[in-house]
Amino acid sequence: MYSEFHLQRSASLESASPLPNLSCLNEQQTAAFHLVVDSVISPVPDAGHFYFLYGHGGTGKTFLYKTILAHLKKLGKIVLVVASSGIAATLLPDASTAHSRFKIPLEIDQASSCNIKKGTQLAQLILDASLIIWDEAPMVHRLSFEAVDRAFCDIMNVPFTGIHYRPFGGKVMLLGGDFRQTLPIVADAGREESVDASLTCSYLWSTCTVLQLTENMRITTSAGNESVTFNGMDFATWTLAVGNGTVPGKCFHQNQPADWIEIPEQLLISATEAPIQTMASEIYTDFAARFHSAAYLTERSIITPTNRNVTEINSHMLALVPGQVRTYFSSDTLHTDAVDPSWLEAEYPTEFLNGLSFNGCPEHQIDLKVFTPIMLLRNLNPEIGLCNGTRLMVVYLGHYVIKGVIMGGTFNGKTVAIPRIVLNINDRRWPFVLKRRQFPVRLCYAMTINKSQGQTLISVGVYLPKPVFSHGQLYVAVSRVRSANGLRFLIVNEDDIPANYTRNIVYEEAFADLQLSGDFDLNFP
Ligand SMILES: Nc1ncnc2c1ncn2[C@@H]1O[C@H](COP(=O)(O)OP(=O)(O)OP(=O)(O)O)[C@@H](O)[C@H]1O
Repeated sequence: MYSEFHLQRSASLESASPLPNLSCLNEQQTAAFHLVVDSVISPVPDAGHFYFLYGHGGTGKTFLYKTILAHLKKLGKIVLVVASSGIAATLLPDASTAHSRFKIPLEIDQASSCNIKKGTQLAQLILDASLIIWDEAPMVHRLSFEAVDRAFCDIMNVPFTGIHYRPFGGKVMLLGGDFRQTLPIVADAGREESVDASLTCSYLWSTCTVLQLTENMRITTSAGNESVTFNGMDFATWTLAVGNGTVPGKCFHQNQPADWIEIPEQLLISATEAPIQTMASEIYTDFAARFHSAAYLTERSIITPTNRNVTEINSHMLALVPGQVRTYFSSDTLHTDAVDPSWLEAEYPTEFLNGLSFNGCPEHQIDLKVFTPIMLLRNLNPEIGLCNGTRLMVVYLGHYVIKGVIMGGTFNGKTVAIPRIVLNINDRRWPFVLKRRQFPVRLCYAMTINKSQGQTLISVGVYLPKPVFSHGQLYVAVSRVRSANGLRFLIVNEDDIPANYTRNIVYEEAFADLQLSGDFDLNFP
């Protein structure tokens, strides 16, 4: 914490780099830039300064955060940068995950606050910060923002209720993201609970000013899209229509929503008897010659809704890589508060524990080769780019450490070592806490759609042996690329549903009324 504290301060005083070039910002980015920067430089006393940067995938939110950050650091201001996911944090300079930075409790309720004591270095850092940037905010449960609000009011000595209340204690906050993309994950939640978990359903939302970006910079900054049209829509318009749920859908089963949309022919790979092999050779072209190139691996991925399919694709790709497999087995033990745990140990022997799989946790058995891409599954050290979601190419497989070269983000190309760690896995299904000692990694030729959120890739294969299962997933999938040329779908449908149709689940109420809140002029005259 001490070094982190000093890092933030020294980073804020860097003076080697010039002020960022504001002329490259588009009109909406420029307007948002000035509003936020003016709030930092001349804050209105006793007012709230809570902004939400809202724009669909590729509209340049991350680009704008970086510009604001560079500008304020040049002026000697302290800016704390966080993101809701580890992978989003790796895309921004000096960022960490919001949960680790603000000590947000994992078990959270309406009255929770963060574990930040007044008078500590962290409390002082928050007091001294001129701006907090929080990317991919829609992925976090609204109760987490409310806990941060409570903690900041306390640190800044601002009453949490009444006329003197100011959101986040009056700190200038720039949250951002896209409510068309995935919403907070709530176990066993239906549509209503998922939407209710969203920041837009918090009391905080009515205090925020929405800054909207609408121009797709990911697609317009690249060539190769001009000739591609789908039902009269260009690629950028089509991807946004997917996000908005306005691509006309069909119903294939009685009493089910008409949310099966047709995927344009130009994007489709025909389903074959060997769909994984077909998808793999389409996305990992020329693999035999390029399997060891970090640049080649960085720019492509196969994305799919479930971990099960991710594992199948990864195993297929691993077999294509020359060289010896190195296998790492975890050591698994169970822990319980029970006075006599012996019956539990008898009921759940080690072999049973070894067979358990959990979302976001490494498997008991991990097979790797040198030159394979892996994804980190825990925040090991955000200061050197080791976040949950960081991708690396393996360069050394040792007994005690694995070494890898970071692929993408602000630490691209850096070689780092990953140790084995003990993961405490507390799953409601089991009457014990599983302690698994293992390298916190998995192969990542393929990843889940949720893990791909925030990444810009050149070549993406969307593998759908089953349709997506929650809001925004199809939109996240189609909006990862710079051009239609880089996107391919392989769909396998049961029940005679044609393989050019897939589900597009969109909870319109999650973003329909956003423009009604805040008093910012969204038209930027
Ligand atoms: N003003 C700009 N000038 C040039 N390139 C830009 C500009 N704004 C954004 N870009 C580029 O467009 C691409 C998409 O931008 P960015 O990643 O910031 O979008 P985003 O809104 O954060 O996307 P997502 O929601 O998918 O994470 C990036 O390659 C970025 O460098």
